[in-house]
Amino acid sequence: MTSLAAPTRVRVRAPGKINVYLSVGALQDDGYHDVATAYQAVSLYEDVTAEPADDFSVRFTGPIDTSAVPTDGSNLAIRAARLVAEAAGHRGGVRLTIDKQVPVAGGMGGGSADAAATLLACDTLWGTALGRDELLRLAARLGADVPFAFAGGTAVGTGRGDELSPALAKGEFHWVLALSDSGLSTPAVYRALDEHRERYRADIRPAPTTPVVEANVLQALRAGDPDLLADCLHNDLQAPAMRLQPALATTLEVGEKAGALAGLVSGSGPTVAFLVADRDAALELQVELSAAGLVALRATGPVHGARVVH
Ligand SMILES: C[C@](O)(CO)[C@H](O)COP(=O)(O)OP(=O)(O)OC[C@H]1O[C@@H](n2ccc(N)nc2=O)[C@H](O)[C@@H]1O
Ligand SMILES: Nc1ncnc2c1ncn2[C@@H]1O[C@H](COP(=O)(O)OP(=O)(O)OP(=O)(O)O)[C@@H](O)[C@H]1O
Repeated sequence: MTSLAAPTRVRVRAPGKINVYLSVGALQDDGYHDVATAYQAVSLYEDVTAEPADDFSVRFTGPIDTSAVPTDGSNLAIRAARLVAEAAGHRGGVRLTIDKQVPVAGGMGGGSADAAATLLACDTLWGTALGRDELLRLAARLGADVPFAFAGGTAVGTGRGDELSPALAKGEFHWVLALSDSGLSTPAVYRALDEHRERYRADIRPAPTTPVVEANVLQALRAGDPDLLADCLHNDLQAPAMRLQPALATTLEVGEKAGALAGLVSGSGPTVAFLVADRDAALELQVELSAAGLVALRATGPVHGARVVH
């Protein structure tokens, strides 16, 4: 016999991401930059558990230090839960528990994954059945990266990064991620890029009028070929992130000398993502980076987006 009783707890998993290509255009009137990015969801996950409650609360579990993350109404997961309640006319709150694997303020979209997972968890817990399109619309209201954390896989993001079109990808890419002791603020990194472009106007490439993801990036993803992808990894935020955290230059050098096909700063940084040929190469690089005193994790991509975990 099937039970129609509402669930008493729902667990949803959503992934972190790497921007394998990020071109940043001009600052718009709304304070956002026009971008074109190729996202890849990777196997570092946020697991969000939602349970019925009278009000809205969030707590974190797991090994990652979350002391700098707010747990009040400004937390992205609480904002996501409130949006679902408002959109669906649901009364009552939710108790959220987030098991965190994605580094905080690391440029890998951890907060965005929390928000994406919470949208689906609350929709499922409350039986509000808002549907994928509506949840994606709510996701875009929460942040530029949130729709991709919801969708997962491989996709091109334009506009703020929230207008997604799926990209074909074959096989599995292997990454080693070098973490940093301190985070970087996303708006500060975008600001540093603008300041640099303004100051060195005569010497550097100006902001593209219409940013695009280059065809060779899409081709490398479609071919599932790490050598091809290594040749075209690019991130316009890498230089400003490195100016704000000069030690990133050493991290990139150590990884590339230790055999990575290529390395790049992920999103607004400071996590550095190294692309390697296969699982064995990933293990070897992880050992080498650890020996050099860096904290290194392995991940593969692409992986699925937000999903209920049974
Ligand atoms: C760096 C990336 O992670 C690359 O995917 C994203 O562009 C940032 O995405 P996010 O963290 O979800 O960003 P949001 O929370 O929406 O925005 C935070 C701040 O980042 C800056 N921002 C973000 C996205 C964008 N296209 N242009 C921007 O200038 C803005 O100052 C904005 O106020
Ligand atoms: N649920 C949340 N998890 C993590 N950070 C959150 C959350 N809610 C709010 N924040 C705040 O958002 C900021 C960005 O955190 P996050 O870990 O998402 O950074 P990020 O991975 O660099 O983001 P992105 O790559 O999307 O720019 C932090 O300063 C943090 O305090």
